[in-house]
Amino acid sequence: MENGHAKNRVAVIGSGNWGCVASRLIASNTTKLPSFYDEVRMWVFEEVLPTGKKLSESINQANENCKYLPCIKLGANVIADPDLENAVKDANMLVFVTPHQFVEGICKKLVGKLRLGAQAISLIKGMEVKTEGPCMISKLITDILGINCCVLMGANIASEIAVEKFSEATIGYRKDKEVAIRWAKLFTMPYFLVSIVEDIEGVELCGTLKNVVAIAAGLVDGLDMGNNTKAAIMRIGLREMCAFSKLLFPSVRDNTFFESCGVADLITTCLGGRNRRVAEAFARNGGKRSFDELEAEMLHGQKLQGSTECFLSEDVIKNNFGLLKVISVCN
Ligand SMILES: NC(=O)C1=CN([C@@H]2O[C@H](COP(=O)(O)OP(=O)(O)OC[C@H]3O[C@@H](n4cnc5c(N)ncnc54)[C@H](O)[C@@H]3O)[C@@H](O)[C@H]2O)C=CC1
Ligand SMILES: O=C(CO)COP(=O)(O)O
Repeated sequence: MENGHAKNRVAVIGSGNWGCVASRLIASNTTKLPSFYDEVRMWVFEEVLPTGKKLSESINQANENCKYLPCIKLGANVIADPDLENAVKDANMLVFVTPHQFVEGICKKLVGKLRLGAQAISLIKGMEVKTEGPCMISKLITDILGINCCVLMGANIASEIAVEKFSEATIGYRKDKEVAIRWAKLFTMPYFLVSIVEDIEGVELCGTLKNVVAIAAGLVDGLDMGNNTKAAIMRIGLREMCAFSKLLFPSVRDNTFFESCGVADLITTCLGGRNRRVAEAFARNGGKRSFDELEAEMLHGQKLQGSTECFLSEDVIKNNFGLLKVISVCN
């Protein structure tokens, strides 16, 4: 490990749109940083492509993911691996980047399979809504696997970072600043600037809750309500994100909402995110086509981020969060 003598080895768990771009960023850095092994193993949820070829084989042959990130080379040191256990077994730095719906199942498969002292970071924007209340994904990872987990969130539309357009990101950590710095080194590029903030809940809640606001922004677009209304939705949404975060975790800091993970991610997602796009289509169809149907038709295997939980959350509605209430009524 960096603070000992052995080198760090990274595995990425997930190979969707952001999973591939994150692997590409990391792989570029591991070849330059002496404290890391070059190879980045990327776990692939195996799928069979229309050609009959397996997705993992196709990625390794072409060095690109033709389904989730076509036309972008990942780096020769990225190895796609459909075997979850094998992908992680030698790694001491684990990057979780799957849609949130799959994390719990993945973690359960990894119990007892990780290297001693492994560290994790979650790039996943979402939460598990259980009957006993919401559970942040980083906590889920820590609870199931018994490992420390930081988070990385920000205004990070993956397709833009893939072509090296400038972005910023925020790492949220709890107590261990050295670990956060090591993660930041692994992701930072001249076109991808990473800051660290000791407010893991705040950072993760920003990345999660902005997805709800993006649905509202999409509904506004679909109803042709105009830019002023959309700006109002974003402003009110930000205020509600802040209030809701503090209700869940009073320790959440106001300043976190001014980092990339806060207002910047809210803006980019309300302008260019998938939730916005599908919600717009939902409204244009007068609510006659379900989110599930539109997701399957419009996202080609990508997943909507949090529509089900938001629409169903009675607690949220009872707590009188106006914007979230509006969305649930629209549904
Ligand atoms: N795409 C983006 O621009 C950004 C995404 N994120 C977040 O990153 C996380 C991952 O998103 P993406 O990489 O975009 O994924 P994605 O939505 O592009 O892809 C879906 C992925 O899920 C996999 N999958 C399908 N069924 C599965 C199953 N049963 N078990 C496990 N995996 C399965 C697919 O193979 C594919 O890799 C999400 O939380 C998202 O909010 C964060 C920042 C930017
Ligand atoms: O998280 C995001 C940008 O930061 C949202 O991107 P998508 O909605 O396309 O996944």
